Amino acid sequence: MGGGIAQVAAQSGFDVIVQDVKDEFLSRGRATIEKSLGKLHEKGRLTETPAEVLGRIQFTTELADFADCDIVVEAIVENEAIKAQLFRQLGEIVKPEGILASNTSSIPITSLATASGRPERFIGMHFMNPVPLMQLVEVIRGYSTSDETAQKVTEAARAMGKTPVECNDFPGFVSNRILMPMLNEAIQCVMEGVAEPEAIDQIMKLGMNHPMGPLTLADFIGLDTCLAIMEVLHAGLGDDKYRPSPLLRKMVQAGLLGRKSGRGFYSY
Ligand SMILES: CC(=O)CC(=O)SCCNC(=O)CCNC(=O)[C@H](O)C(C)(C)COP(=O)(O)OP(=O)(O)OC[C@H]1O[C@@H](n2cnc3c(N)ncnc32)[C@H](O)[C@@H]1OP(=O)(O)O
Ligand SMILES: NC(=O)C1=CN([C@@H]2O[C@H](COP(=O)(O)OP(=O)(O)OC[C@H]3O[C@@H](n4cnc5c(N)ncnc54)[C@H](OP(=O)(O)O)[C@@H]3O)[C@@H](O)[C@H]2O)C=CC1
Repeated sequence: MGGGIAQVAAQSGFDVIVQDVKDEFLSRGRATIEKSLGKLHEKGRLTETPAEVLGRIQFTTELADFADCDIVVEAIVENEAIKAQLFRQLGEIVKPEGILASNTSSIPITSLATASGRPERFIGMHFMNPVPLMQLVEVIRGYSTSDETAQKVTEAARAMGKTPVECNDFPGFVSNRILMPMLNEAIQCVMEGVAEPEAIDQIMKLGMNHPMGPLTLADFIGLDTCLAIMEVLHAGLGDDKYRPSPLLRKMVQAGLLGRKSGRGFYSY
């Protein structure tokens, strides 16, 4: 997700800094961006060359390089404690007028905003996967997010060629409050032997005109991320209808994370 967000920002003319914890992860991210830019260029969907777009992206392992950024978008692992720790650091490092945004799928924006120490200039900026192809940015205001912050982030999303839509800070926001229980139910159907994964996906693709079946989509998102989102819905809304499927939990325990680990409901 981080690579996709960086790519789309650079394609739109922004100067971008990408930070990750190790050089090898940065190289992997850069290769993904290069591949995506190559495809878009082949199809005539880039006005510049991939090299020109890449030239606007600086890769670093140093958080301190964010000091002078106007907007920082976080896209690390879907874990509240790890994100809060990062935002405590960013709150110290980034210039006071800079906006901090999270691409979290479900974690309370208000809680991360408190950790950052600048809740007025904190917001959810939730891109969809795959970022270069998807239109939506879900913009989530925390309890103290200022109008000015919401306006600047909305403008930035538009400048990135996306359509921002605002919602309030409730578990899973709108997108994953509605999407994830459907994916979880598809996994429950596999566990109960209602149908084979291929049949479940075909039924939802052909019957509901979904571009991907729910199990293909869960593999694409990452089963660990799907489980983390279901846990937030279950804990935050307190209703057992959001209980993660035991099969989802077991697959994550087994290291079957979907496309990113090479195996989930399908092999890649
Ligand atoms: C979990 C969360 O918090 C929130 C989320 O993001 S939930 C997930 C939301 N996303 C979705 O639901 C995605 C559902 N899927 C889709 O909409 C579509 O399958 C899709 C947009 C991904 C692809 O659509 P499509 O055009 O019908 O499929 P497809 O023909 O396979 O792909 C089109 C092309 O785009 C390319 N493409 C895929 N990803 C790309 C990327 N990142 N960059 C550039 N090109 C890309 C494909 O390689 C393919 O190229 P070719 O035609 O040369 O093979
Ligand atoms: N997957 C999806 O479809 C979507 C995901 N999101 C959200 O975006 C965020 C990222 O998701 P996604 O890209 O799928 O996740 P991944 O697990 O694929 O990537 C997370 C990245 O964060 C890195 N990371 C892990 N811990 C730290 C840390 N302490 N400091 C800095 N970097 C760290 C990971 O490194 P390493 O390589 O070591 O794991 C990896 O590069 C999550 O909040 C997720 O919920 C939002 C929309 C869609």
